[in-house]
Amino acid sequence: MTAPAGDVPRVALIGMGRMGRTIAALAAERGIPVVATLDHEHAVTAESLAGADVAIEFTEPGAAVGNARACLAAGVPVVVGTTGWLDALPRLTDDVHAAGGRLLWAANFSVGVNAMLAVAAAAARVLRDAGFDAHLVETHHTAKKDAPSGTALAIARAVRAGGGDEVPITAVRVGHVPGTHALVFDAPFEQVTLTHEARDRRVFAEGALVAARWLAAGRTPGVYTMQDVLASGREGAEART
Ligand SMILES: NC(=O)c1ccc[n+]([C@@H]2O[C@H](COP(=O)([O-])OP(=O)(O)OC[C@H]3O[C@@H](n4cnc5c(N)ncnc54)[C@H](O)[C@@H]3O)[C@@H](O)[C@H]2O)c1
Ligand SMILES: O=C(O)C1=N[C@H](C(=O)O)CCC1
Repeated sequence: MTAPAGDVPRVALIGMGRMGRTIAALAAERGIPVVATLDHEHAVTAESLAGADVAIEFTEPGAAVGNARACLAAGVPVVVGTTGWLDALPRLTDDVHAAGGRLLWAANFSVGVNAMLAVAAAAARVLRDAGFDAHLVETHHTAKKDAPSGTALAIARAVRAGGGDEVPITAVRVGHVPGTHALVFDAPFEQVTLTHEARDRRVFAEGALVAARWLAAGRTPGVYTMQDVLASGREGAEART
C-alpha cells in the first residue's frame, strides 16, 4: 500500500503495547518521526502530545474515547485503532464536529480486511436468498481483551448491509494469532468461505501509519474511516490515469 502524497507528519503514539511498539518500529523504518510515546501513566495533553501533527491511539476499550477527546481538546487529529468502544461513536462524532476536529477510526487497518468488507456485502447480496446460512469465526491471541473482535463486528455489519441476516460470531482465543477472520456461507450441497489471515500485526501498523499521514494532510474536519483512505487512493489513481 503506498502512502498518500503529502509531508511526513510528526506522530504521537498513545498506547505502547503490542500495537504501539509495532507502529513505533515501523515508523522508524519508514522515517516517520515519533515525537511522543504515551502509555496509561501519561495524561494526554497539548504538552504531552509534543507538537504532533497527528496522534495514533491503540489502548483499550475503556480508554479510547477519553484519549480521543483529549486529542480533540489539544487540537491534534487522531487515528483510533482501539476496538470495543463503538457504542460511544455517535457522541464522539458530535464532539468531533463541535470541536472542528478530525478523527479517523478503523477496527482493522489492513487493506485485506477492508477489501473483505466489500466482498462480504456483495456475497450476502447474492447468497441471502439462495439458502446459505452464515457464520463468522474470529481467532486471536490469548491476550486480546475484547470479544468478539471489532473486525468481526464490522464484517457482520457488512453482511447486514448486503441484506443478510444477523451473523453469529464465534470467538477463539489461542496462542499468538495476530487476527484471522473466516466468514462461512453454508448451503445444503456447497459452502463459500471468505478468510482473512493477518500473519503479522505489522499489517495493522502499516495501515494505521498510512491513515495517520492521510488524516494529517489537512482534511476537512469530521470523522473518517479506513474506507475513506482507500477510496481516496483509488480516486487519486483514477485522477492520475
Ligand atoms: N484497528 C486495528 O487494525 C487493530 C489492530 C490490532 C489491535 N487493535 C486494537 O487495539 C487495541 C490495543 O491492542 P494491543 O494489542 O496493542 O493491546 P495491548 O494491551 O498490547 O496495548 C495496550 C496499551 O495501552 C495502554 N493503555 C491502557 N490505557 C491507556 C490510557 N488511558 N492511555 C494510554 N495508554 C493506555 C496499556 O498500558 C498498553 O500498553 C485493542 O483494542 C485491539 O483490539 C486494533
Ligand atoms: O490483536 C487485536 O486485538 C486485534 N484487534 C482488532 C479487532 O478487534 O478486530 C484487529 C485485529 C487484531
